[in-house]
Amino acid sequence: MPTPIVIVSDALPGDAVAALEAVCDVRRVDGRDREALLAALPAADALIVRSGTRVDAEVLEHATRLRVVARAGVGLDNVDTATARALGVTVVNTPDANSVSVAELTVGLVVASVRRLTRAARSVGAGEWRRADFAGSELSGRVLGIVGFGRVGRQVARRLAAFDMRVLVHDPYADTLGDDVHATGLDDLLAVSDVVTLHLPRTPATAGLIGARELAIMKPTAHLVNTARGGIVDEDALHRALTTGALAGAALDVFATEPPGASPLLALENVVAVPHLGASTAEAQSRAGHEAVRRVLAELAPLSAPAPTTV
Ligand SMILES: NC(=O)c1ccc[n+]([C@@H]2O[C@H](COP(=O)([O-])OP(=O)(O)OC[C@H]3O[C@@H](n4cnc5c(N)ncnc54)[C@H](O)[C@@H]3O)[C@@H](O)[C@H]2O)c1
Ligand SMILES: O=C(O)CC[C@@H](O)C(=O)O
Repeated sequence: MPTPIVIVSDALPGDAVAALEAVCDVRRVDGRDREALLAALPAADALIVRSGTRVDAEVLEHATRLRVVARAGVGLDNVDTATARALGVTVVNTPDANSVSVAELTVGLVVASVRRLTRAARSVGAGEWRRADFAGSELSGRVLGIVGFGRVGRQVARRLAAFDMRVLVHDPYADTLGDDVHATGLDDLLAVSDVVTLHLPRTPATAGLIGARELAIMKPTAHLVNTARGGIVDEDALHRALTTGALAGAALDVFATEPPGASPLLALENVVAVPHLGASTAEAQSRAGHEAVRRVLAELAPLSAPAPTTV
């Protein structure tokens, strides 16, 4: 019986790959090297990716033996799930693996934005001591608006409630909310929140959800945090809001295009930008890697099971 071939095209923890290597022929390819990826795919029974590999129709059509694509992480916006379905390829992800890590980064970005931490740190690094220039505001007693109340949004609510923030939520699909969390429409949330944080998927329906109109509704003293996906926020409109005093600050883990190149947002004093680090903890990567491997092996099991005996 042939050993299943698994392509790993983004970084996975070594022990998760070792577990896979014990039973599969594992081939590592750089998912950003399109040519190498397309060349490796015809032999593949499974493909494991993070966010760095674009699994579009061309990729799926090259992978004529493919049974499963595993996304070690949550967002499936880099996988063409409709084409996969049409070709009979199963798509799996690891939805619980990184929620805590993303929530913790979100708290860090909220604090960094309202207390101007990155600007202050850069200034001290440059030999300055400008205490008066970096006054911020407390979170206690302020309103936190969470857009998208799934796994990450709920973890963020718990953590920022402990800062004594009042938590508002907008999520048209969430059925239970919990104590001390109040549901509201998007415009109402934007109008009253001191910090708005996004925790919804990027889909055709949510692309550009936070545009010029929505930013204009926000308080000029408010901060916007995005650890969900680039493209949910209109970056040109955000740049205008931040440079005209319509919005106090933004903290961004994700960008419409990654890496964001020479995005003018990166040069702004009132922007805290990090390179898609939400899931980049040892714990989240270990959970996501092992869960992705477990799910791939479950999908491939029929390939390596002994042939049924006939009587
Ligand atoms: N920065 C990172 O590294 C990182 C890591 C994990 C997840 N993410 C992103 O965060 C997103 C959220 O992750 P999650 O695990 O909480 O997902 P989830 O599926 O548990 O929750 C998403 C929530 O968004 C809600 N939603 C959908 N459309 C909405 C809309 N138009 N308005 C308001 N709410 C809406 C859904 O009802 C759901 O409750 C993911 O889709 C992913 O893109 C980023
Ligand atoms: O691959 C990553 O580290 C990012 C993962 C994250 O964006 C996700 O959707 O799970």
